[in-house]
Amino acid sequence: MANSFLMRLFELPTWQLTVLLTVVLPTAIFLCFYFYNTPTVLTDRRRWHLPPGPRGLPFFGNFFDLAYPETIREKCLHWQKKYGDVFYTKIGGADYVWLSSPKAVKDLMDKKSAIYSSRPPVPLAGDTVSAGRRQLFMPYGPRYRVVRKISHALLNITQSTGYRPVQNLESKQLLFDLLHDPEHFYDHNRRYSASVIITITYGQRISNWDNELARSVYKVVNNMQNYASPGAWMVDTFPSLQVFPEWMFGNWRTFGRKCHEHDAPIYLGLWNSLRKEVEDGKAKDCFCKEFMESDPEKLGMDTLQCAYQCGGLVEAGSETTSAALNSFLLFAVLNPEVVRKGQEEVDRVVGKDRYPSWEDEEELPYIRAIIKELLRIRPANKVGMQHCTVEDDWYEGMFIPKGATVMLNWWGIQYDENRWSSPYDFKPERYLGYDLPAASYINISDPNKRDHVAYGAGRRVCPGVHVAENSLFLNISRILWAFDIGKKTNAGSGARQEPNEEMVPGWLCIPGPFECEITVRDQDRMKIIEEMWREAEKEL
Ligand code: HEM
Repeated sequence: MANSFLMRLFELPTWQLTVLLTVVLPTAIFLCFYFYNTPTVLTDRRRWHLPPGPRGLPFFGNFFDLAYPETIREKCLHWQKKYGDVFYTKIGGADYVWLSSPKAVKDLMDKKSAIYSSRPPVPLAGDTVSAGRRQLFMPYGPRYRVVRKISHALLNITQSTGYRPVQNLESKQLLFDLLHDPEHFYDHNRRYSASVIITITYGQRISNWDNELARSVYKVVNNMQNYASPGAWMVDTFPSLQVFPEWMFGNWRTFGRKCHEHDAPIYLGLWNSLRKEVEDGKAKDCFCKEFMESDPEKLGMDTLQCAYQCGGLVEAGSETTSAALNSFLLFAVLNPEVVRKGQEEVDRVVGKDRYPSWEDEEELPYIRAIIKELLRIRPANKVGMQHCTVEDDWYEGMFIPKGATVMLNWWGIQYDENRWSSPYDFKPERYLGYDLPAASYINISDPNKRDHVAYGAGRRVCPGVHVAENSLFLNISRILWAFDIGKKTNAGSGARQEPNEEMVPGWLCIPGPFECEITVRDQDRMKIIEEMWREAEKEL
């Protein structure tokens, strides 16, 4: 029978056969594939109760709305206004539920963290680029719990207090570098951030930005810019597509392997050279040495996993911190009033004869407010944070399916006009009275009292929050104590130049290159900076 069908098929006129093979057959395969992989109201009636949201295109859903990271935040704000605090979009076959109020985040990501703490499957970002070893993309499960425990052991509040001398030292170099080479402020902030986290993990200082290791770590993060955003790669949006030949979807596997081949040797190189130093008895005391000696194999971790565990912490702690410090300088240039008020506070509390230190933090509410405002106006990425459900759930009459990507929509939450007046303006004053550290607001019982959600939520919340906040406080208070920050003066015309406010294209919120003028406030402060760095250098 099959034979006679095939014979009849080949008896068709050529044009009919061509249409059949090039149009009808692929369309039929695509439809079968789509309906097999994508639940609809026909297969699951609970889907009538999905949260409200914009109608997307057939098959693609809202893919084209969300494929470009630069415009997602405006779209999300618009949809939040139109559809409310919990809304739904679809990208290809994947469900996306956007949590756009602190209450929804508390109710779901915090209170139901057992269900809401996974990550969506990402064949490119997670399986190929990261070989399934990167904590940030790991689905929730036994392996994730092991790596999370290790990062917590490194970064918990008690351990983080112990890293203050490292931050203090690096901050002194930062001031010295800004004093003598203010034009390269962008790289000085990057050096500071990389040096702190590489010292903590591997016991290696980065004394100069012209350092291969630091640059390669930043290159790893820059690669991430090109693949981590939802919609960036079709296969991460619609993971079942991985069964098709990769050329149909931008040669994603080849691209992913290239990224892995770039990243893995850096992390393995760090890990293996530490192993050699440990064997030779020459390794400095550091977290990774302790971790290596604790016999991670018994936790089921192979060498690549160990290397990614430590390297992943380095990457997570570098660009996030330096982007925040560089954003601070950008907003300082744009808001001279903020600089003036910050300097006034630091001068009143600290005076001009010494530089700020940890002990001053409680007395510097305006500086603390600047940090919160910075993370409100520029959270870590342009999209929001992706969690994923591991069970079906219901929330206020709405159905949230298992496997849905649940977005912490920080643009919606932190730019909500009902809560933050003039949300596009940089106004630290709005945070006066928010006296707790960000880590304490993460656990606050009344969600509407939370300062911001820039460190994430639930069991995935940023484990580096204490280290990050310590870095931001120390450096921002010291920079304001030491320097005036203003627009660059054009050498020819003498006119003040507006700084570039654009962000680097891609997933993360990294300020693009911009110019500013950083000048020491007076000779006395200059002497103090010189002196403190001379003293610090003796300790090295
Ligand atoms: C201003 C600086 C920082 C910001 C704004 C920030 C923000 C975030 C956010 C939003 C997440 C995802 C949370 C979620 O999924 O709900 C995250 C994850 C993470 N952060 Fe940070 N972070 C910063 C600095 C750091 C530092 C300094 C470290 C380490 C020293 C670090 C280590 C990590 C790690 C390991 C993860 C992955 C957590 C997981 O998936 O289990 N971060 N961070």
